[in-house]
Amino acid sequence: MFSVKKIAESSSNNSSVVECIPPEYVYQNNNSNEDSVILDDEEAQNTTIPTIDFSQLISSNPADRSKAIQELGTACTDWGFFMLINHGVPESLREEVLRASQRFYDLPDEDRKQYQAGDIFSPIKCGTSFNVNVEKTFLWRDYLKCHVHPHFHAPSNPHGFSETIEAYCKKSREVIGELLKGISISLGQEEKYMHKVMNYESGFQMFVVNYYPRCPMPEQAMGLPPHSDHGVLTLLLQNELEGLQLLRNDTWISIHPLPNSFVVNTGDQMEIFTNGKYKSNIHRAVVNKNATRITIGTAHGPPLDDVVAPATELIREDNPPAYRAIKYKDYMSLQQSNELNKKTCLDYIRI
Ligand SMILES: O=C(O)CCC(=O)C(=O)O
Ligand SMILES: [Fe+2]
Repeated sequence: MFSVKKIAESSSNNSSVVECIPPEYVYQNNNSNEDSVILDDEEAQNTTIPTIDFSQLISSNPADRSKAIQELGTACTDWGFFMLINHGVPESLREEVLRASQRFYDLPDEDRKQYQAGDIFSPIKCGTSFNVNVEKTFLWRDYLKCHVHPHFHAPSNPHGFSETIEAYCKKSREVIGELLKGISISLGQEEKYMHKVMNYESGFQMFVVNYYPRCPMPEQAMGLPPHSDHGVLTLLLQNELEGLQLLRNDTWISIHPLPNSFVVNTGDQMEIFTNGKYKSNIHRAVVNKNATRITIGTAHGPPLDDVVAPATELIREDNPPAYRAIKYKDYMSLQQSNELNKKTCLDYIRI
């Protein structure tokens, strides 16, 4: 079993067949927060993640900048999620990345299969679900993961794919670089603090395509089960279809992205560095009946061989280290070697 796309296409090609999903895709709720309520549309209108205006964050007007930094700090403390607007990444580039990703999935299976790898640290890895070696039920999701920094890797096929991805990853790195400056100041530190603490210049960056084909029984299947992200910050680009939900006070909240916006979230390494001040929030991706949903994540973290621990400047006598130090690479292995629908991996290293 290499792709759920194939399964989705075989069921939709023959309309006389009752559309259903194979039993191994029926998602079992073995996680208590799966039973949580989902806010209906009316309530959801009033519950939404904060919006951060990137142009204000890099403004030369000190008052505007400082207001945006304060909002950024509050978003990271209260939500661990925010919508980013006026980010300066051209809409044409965002559209091109989504189109290129669709073209990658339009390739014959054989062309993509060469990137099917067993090793979680393969620089290019294509597959389905999360980790089929440990899963009993499968997710309605195919993926492509490429290591793009400090060394850039991407499939050479389809034509132009690699160039588009490289341009996009460079841009997303710039945006994250500026967000890290704002975050440093919001933590009461100097602008380049986070860059230094996490060794950003030689840090690890991963490009991820999540491909969720249309699903005939969306309530029965799951795109990505509840999880937190392993890195410091994730920048998420989505096509026009919704599906991302985050857990807040035992309630799943659907995120309705603003046009031309990114969703940004703080990951586990951020929670460790800040000793729990900026939380890595649990989220999931549900699937839909109507069309393929594509999301593009870029995950930004320290170098894979760096040991991550609560930063000295952010611990105090009344706030002692709450997490054990761990090599980023080992943390990633820990997350990848388990089924995803479990508690956050942070629970393994909490003191
Ligand atoms: O596809 C989405 O909406 C969420 C993706 C995600 O959470 C991830 O790639 O870690
Ligand atoms: Fe995620």
